[in-house]
Amino acid sequence: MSALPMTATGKILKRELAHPPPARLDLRRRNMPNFSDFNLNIYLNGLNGEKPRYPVTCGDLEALAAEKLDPVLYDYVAGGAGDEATQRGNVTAFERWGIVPRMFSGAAERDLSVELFGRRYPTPLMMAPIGVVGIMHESRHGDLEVAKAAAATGVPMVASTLTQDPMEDVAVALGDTPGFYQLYTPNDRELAESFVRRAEAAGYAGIVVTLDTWSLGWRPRDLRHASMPQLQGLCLANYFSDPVFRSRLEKTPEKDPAAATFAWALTFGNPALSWDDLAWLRGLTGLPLLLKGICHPDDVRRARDGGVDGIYCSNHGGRQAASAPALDFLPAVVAAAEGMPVIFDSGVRTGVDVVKALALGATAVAVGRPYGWGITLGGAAGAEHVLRCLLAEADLTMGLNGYRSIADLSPDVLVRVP
Ligand SMILES: Cc1cc2nc3c(=O)[nH]c(=O)nc-3n(C[C@H](O)[C@H](O)[C@H](O)COP(=O)(O)O)c2cc1C
Ligand SMILES: O=C(O)C(=O)c1ccccc1
Repeated sequence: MSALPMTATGKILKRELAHPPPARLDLRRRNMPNFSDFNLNIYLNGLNGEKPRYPVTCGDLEALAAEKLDPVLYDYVAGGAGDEATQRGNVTAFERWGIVPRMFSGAAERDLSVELFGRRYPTPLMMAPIGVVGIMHESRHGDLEVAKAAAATGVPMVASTLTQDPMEDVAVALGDTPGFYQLYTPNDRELAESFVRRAEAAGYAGIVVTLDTWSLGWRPRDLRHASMPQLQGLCLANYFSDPVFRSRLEKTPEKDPAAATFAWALTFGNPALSWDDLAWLRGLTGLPLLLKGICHPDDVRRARDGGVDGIYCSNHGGRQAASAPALDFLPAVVAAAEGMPVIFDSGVRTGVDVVKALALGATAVAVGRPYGWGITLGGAAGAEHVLRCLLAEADLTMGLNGYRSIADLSPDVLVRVP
């Protein structure tokens, strides 16, 4: 690109440009792995007086979403367990690692694709299950918006058990991008079996069983508001549409939604679940089975011995039990997994965080709240923007530091920052 004239203050004035602004670049001309033109496009569009449609940092996204959301729902999403030290620690844990730059690496082309359960994905990102994302968009079909963002980017969605639209409709909106179905194991085994059968029939690529949420954590913000969205009958479409769930009710959910919601509250969690139940869960499906909420290497080994296909290392974004930052558990989890895929989430806010989690051994990295803010601000387009920002920053971080592919990353490319 030719040099642009600068003013004394460093600002480029449009009338001084040597050439008219070039036509808008097409971000997709090399398909999704072409992330790094994203910032260049923002600068080029700026020449035409255009600003990015949505904020480019998670902090700004959250602040803007907070203005748009009902304050009680905002608190539900933003908040966490106890004094929220765990969720703050999840984010700051990334600052205790630094990436070691390498020069003259010929990193012009980067490959951020990953392989997971026999499929290649264009990026190492995933969208973590968010049980209320359905109501975070004004349409009240936020789950379908997430699925559309997945379809547009190739970034898989992990669809929660707690969606506003039934899992079958979410699966259709995913298009060609594989989705994963997240199971909250109810205390009614036949209902759990029905959910898994439906997920298989709908074409999901794997089942993620979340183990850390058989009851809600101690969440002061929600307690202050005395509010839990699901008790208002929200995000229960998978239950209300399920033949087994419906067979347990005297009146249909359409006729008596309050009774159906109460039935949900009674069946939602199963505090008695133990490793003895893993054989049953494993036997439910031939799809890849992942356990979410695993942070201890012994639990990884038990999971592996029980025949699971992947580990999802997470502390639920600090919303459930108080714990150490999830990132601190990742190296030992990866070591114990002995090559089994490990998905990581909790506290990922930047593309740099994505690279650090990959260097610590994650196979793929999931993001939670940030894409939810994107859904609030712009539906599928908003979530797509968030994903593209994360990917552009991850790609640039790898390239500028001299790492060409995820295979180049390892704990050796990181240093501990005191
Ligand atoms: C509002 C909200 C709802 C969530 N609902 C679910 C859920 O239904 N199932 C689940 O396994 N995890 C759920 N999670 C946890 C996320 O999947 C993920 O572990 C967490 O958000 C990651 O942390 P982050 O938000 O810091 O990225 C939820 C998280 C949030 C913020
Ligand atoms: O809010 C959550 O994080 C969540 O996963 C959940 C679990 C049970 C009921 C409602 C939400």
